[in-house]
Amino acid sequence: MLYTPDTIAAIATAPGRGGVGVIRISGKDIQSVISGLIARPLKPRFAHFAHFQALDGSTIDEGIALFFPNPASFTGEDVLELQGHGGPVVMNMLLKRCIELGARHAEPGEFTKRAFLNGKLDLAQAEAVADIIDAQSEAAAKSAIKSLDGAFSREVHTLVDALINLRMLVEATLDFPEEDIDFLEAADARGKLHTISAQLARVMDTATQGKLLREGMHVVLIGQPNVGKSSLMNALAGEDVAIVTDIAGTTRDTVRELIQLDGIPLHIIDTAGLRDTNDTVEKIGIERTWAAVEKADLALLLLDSREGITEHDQQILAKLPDSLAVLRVFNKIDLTGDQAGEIADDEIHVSAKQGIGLQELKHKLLKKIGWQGMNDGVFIARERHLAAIRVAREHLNTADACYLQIEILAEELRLAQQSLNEITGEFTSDDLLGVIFSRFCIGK
Ligand SMILES: Nc1nc2c(c(=O)[nH]1)N(C=O)[C@@H](CNc1ccc(C(=O)N[C@@H](CCC(=O)O)C(=O)O)cc1)CN2
Ligand SMILES: Nc1nc2c(ncn2[C@@H]2O[C@H](COP(=O)(O)OP(=O)(O)OP(=O)(O)O)[C@@H](O)[C@H]2O)c(=O)[nH]1
Ligand SMILES: [K+]
Repeated sequence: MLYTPDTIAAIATAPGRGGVGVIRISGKDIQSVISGLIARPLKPRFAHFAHFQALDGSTIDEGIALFFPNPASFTGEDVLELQGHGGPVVMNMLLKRCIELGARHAEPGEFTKRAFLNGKLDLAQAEAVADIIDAQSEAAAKSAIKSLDGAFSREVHTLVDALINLRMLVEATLDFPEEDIDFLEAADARGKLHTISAQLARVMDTATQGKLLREGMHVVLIGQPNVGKSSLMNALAGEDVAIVTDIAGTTRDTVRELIQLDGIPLHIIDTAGLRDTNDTVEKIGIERTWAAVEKADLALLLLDSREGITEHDQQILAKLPDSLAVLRVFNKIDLTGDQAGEIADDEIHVSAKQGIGLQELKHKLLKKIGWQGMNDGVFIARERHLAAIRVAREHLNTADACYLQIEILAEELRLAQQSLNEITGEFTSDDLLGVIFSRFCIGK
């Protein structure tokens, strides 16, 4: 059954001036919009040149009209598209006319939400639509297209199908008491469970890469005053975003910059140098440094190559959370003559000022955050998906541990399947749908 409570309209093209602007209308009252606006029937899926008419019969604009009868449309409902001249005033006049003819303003993501509710897209695909639009790099856009095309959803369905097969075996043992654990052994239920777990681990791996592409990482630059944090920030950003002087304590507040490395968005945060100080402003800056450290995925501890790791640096290291990955960056090698590049696993030599060793640093940074490099298999993913996979893995682990207790085994397998189904949205609360689609742009 089609989900068509009413008719929605929005400007689908970006706000502002453009060569052509598109208005999209979807829902049950498309015919009255067509007759009011165009005054003649439209052949389905055919480009018509038309005059778009105001209430008094005057022309608002001339353009192209496209009519997609349900169910063969983006939303699965009747859809009308108007391609007019892309000026904001004309577009708003056209939109107002559609509202006059019975449509209402669409909410953010409402077209895609309807496509989901009408079964045109599953939830992972609908999320991919937003991710294509929001992509900040070609790599992110490519993997979002892959998810829209169903690459992620197919992986999930393969896993769910295998789980359903296994559950049928297990539930047969529950339903027929004469079938027991020997029956499960004969059917290699445990082998099947392990195969599913291994496959799920691979999907987790790919989804983790997809989440990195979409959300990136927070990298914080820390260290004593004057070691070159701001210089490194500027070198990584490729422009002067942070102030560099030879005065210790120059950076007072955190400075943030978004850069792309190999398609991965990295949120780089330059911080106030860490030292004991009586300066009120600097003190607040140092508090902010520690707050940034709390939220970071990776810390680059900047060090002066001439000094090495000092006692003060040891104190900084000791204060870092255990869970935080740390890369020690020995800067200013132009003053020591040290060789650029990797020293040890978590140590590297650079000169921020001379731009030496930066390629090696970027490479190491990506490795440290777990980026394995772009390949054809990477589909876009988000934390919501990873959380669902994690829960499914926990249930499979419990299922394995409780293999001999068939009732628990059956229940854990059921819960694992339920969690995977949340990715594609087989069972999803209205609240979650609200959260997901409200983050879309209007007209999508
Ligand atoms: N003009 C226009 N361009 C657009 C969109 C749109 O809505 N309108 N899209 C919006 O995101 C994207 C394309 N996505 C679309 C997805 C499905 C259908 C569609 O009509 N599907 C029908 C028919 C399929 C077919 O003929 O093969 C269907 O699924 O039944 C249209 C656009 C990008 N470009
Ligand atoms: N020779 C040399 N000087 C550098 C290098 N990197 C930074 N410097 C100099 O060191 C001084 C301090 O650099 P900043 O980047 O401001 O250092 P910071 O760590 O941000 O300093 P605070 O703001 O005090 O925390 C400046 O004079 C820089 O030009 C380097 O690789 N080689
Ligand atoms: K400085």
